[in-house]
Amino acid sequence: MEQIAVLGAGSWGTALAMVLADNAHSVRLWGQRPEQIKEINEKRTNEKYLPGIQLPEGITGYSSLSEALEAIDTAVLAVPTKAIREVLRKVKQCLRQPITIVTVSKGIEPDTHKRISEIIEEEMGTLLQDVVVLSGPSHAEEVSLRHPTTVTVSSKNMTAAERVQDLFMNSQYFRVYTNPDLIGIEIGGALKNIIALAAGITDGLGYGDNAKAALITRGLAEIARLGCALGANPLTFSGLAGIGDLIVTCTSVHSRNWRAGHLLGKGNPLDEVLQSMGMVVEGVRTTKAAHQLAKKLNVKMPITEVLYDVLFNGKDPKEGADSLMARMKTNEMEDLINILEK
Ligand SMILES: NC(=O)C1=CN([C@@H]2O[C@H](COP(=O)(O)OP(=O)(O)OC[C@H]3O[C@@H](n4cnc5c(N)ncnc54)[C@H](OP(=O)(O)O)[C@@H]3O)[C@@H](O)[C@H]2O)C=CC1
Ligand SMILES: O=C(CO)COP(=O)(O)O
Repeated sequence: MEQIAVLGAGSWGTALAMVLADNAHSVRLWGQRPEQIKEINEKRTNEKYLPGIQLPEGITGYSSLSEALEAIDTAVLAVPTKAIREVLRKVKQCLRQPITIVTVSKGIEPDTHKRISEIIEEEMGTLLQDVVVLSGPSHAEEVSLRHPTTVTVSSKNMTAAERVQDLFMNSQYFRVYTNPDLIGIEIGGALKNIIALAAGITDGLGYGDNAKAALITRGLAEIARLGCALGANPLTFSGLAGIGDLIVTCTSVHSRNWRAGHLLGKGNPLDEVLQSMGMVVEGVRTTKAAHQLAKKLNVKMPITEVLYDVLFNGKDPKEGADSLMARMKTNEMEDLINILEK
């Protein structure tokens, strides 16, 4: 049994805290709002993020970050990507010893184009023992119901990844694999949110399963193109953090990215959609980063390009979908052949 801090008491941080508590670990769940922590400790609920769920006794809520981090070896970082640098700067001030950070957030930073593990390395410096990425098809709502779920962990140090695999592995409902392709795991998890937004839009426009299957398949092709240009192993995209997460996010009403896309497809403006969600929609920020990266690396990402115009340049979603269908004819396998020949 270990003492583990989970930083971020949103849907994913709370669901992962439940997995760790079910595995008999003692979990310190840190959140920035004292009234939410009071609810967690007194009512054993987190109604805003996981309505109707009873939290196990092994979770204790903390509103003091230094108390949550006192004498711990491992912290799970579960805040939206745009808050990561701010939270890590506070974490550093509280630490006296290097720790292992398990990152579960999905995104790429606009402008720097850094993956989350790279941001953590940069911010933490010598106070970082190891960084381990946990990713895969895993809606918090279903994990909190203890429905069967599979994820993958990766790290530059696979011994650290295996330790995190052991911490989270629960033979009843949470199965954890390892994969040494850190870049592929992070890129798959980040970019699937772009495609989920697009899938929500086509559903909002009233298109059917053919359009959805096309987006998932061609979305995977452009995720793999960018991932491979960044050094990922193409096989990773056929795994849990690739096609697995793409399927779960593009086809589930639990997905905030899909839901936001659905509202956009119905004609609602982006700012109103984001305000109405009440939870993070990572795909919007990641679309900006991927659009920049695709230009920089000269990688074709037609779905990302069109979504960028819909989100940031006022393009009509229906015109966006039409423009994807009107593209020049091409060979479906061209890019795969190029990748395999390299
Ligand atoms: N939900 C899911 O099913 C999954 C989510 N993820 C990823 O996990 C990450 C977190 O997502 P999720 O938990 O769903 O997001 P939510 O929107 O459900 O919760 C976000 C949490 O982060 C906190 N937070 C936001 N900004 C700050 C800040 N500046 N300082 C401290 N805390 C902050 C929020 O606090 P407050 O309530 O006070 O605003 C809240 O507790 C995302 O990158 C997401 O892509 C990955 C897999 C599954
Ligand atoms: O990453 C997720 C499932 O694996 C959650 O997706 P959303 O952020 O779209 O809800």
